[in-house]
Amino acid sequence: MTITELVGEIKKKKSFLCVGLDVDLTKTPSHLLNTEDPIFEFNKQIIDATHHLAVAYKPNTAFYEAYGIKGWQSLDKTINYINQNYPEIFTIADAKRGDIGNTSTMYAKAFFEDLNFDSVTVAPYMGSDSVEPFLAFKDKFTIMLALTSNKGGLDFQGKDLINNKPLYKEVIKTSLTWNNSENLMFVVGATKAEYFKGIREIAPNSFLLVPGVGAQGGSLEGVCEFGLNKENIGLLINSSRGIIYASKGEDFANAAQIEAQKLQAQMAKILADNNIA
Ligand SMILES: O=c1ccn([C@@H]2O[C@H](COP(=O)(O)O)[C@@H](O)[C@H]2O)c(=O)[nH]1
Repeated sequence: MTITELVGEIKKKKSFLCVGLDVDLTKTPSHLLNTEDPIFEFNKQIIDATHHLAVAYKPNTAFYEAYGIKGWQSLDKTINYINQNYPEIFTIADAKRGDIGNTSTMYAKAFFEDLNFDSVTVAPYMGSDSVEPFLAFKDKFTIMLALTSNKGGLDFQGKDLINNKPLYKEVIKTSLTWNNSENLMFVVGATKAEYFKGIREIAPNSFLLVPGVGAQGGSLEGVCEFGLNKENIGLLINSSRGIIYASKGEDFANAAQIEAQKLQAQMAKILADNNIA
């Protein structure tokens, strides 16, 4: 997928919502547990109920790896289901990878070629040669952790460096000089809304994946105040638990649709207020 296609989809749906597919079988409806693949069945129903309200899905691979080979098969079925039925949707493997160059290339092949995700999250800690192998893939996106939503996100990311700039700013500024940096996006937590102004000063046009709305209490409006880019929107706002676990009953997909609809309606208003869509 290209950025132009993603922006077109956002404007068409009046939504920059990303639904997180973090399947925990202790939280899913019990009637699904008797099906052949409860994780896939859960995802399939959530996707069918929300695809018109969302522009992206983000399975966090931890929730699949935790179930061993069966979990990985469920992830494979889920991404195939999205790609076959809703190819206009942007897909994110939230895997937070990154290693020495030849290993990163294998991670990139796993997510971009074998699983055919549009994007994968990576950690910046090992530097340029650990991230550039991901960036080399055409029309695939590397979403680098910049300022994460958790409290400890400030332990290192928020520390000032020698030139008095916090680490997360240096990560963003430096990575934008790397090869194929047009394929970079950044993770910035919704719980850190007050930081978006400064981030937009150094990355005005980059897409930001923003987790932390919903269960973590981040504010959509707070993020959009400075995070929204009038040209390309530049935001994908993720909610996982707040949408997919809205009900534990047989009505779970309908309840998820209602929660997704609430966020989509707020996004449509924000876009209209900013004369964007
Ligand atoms: O800074 C970060 C980076 C990633 N995440 C992930 O996003 C979702 C959030 O789930 P909720 O249920 O909406 O809280 C989850 O997969 C996290 O691992 C994040 O929260 N913050």
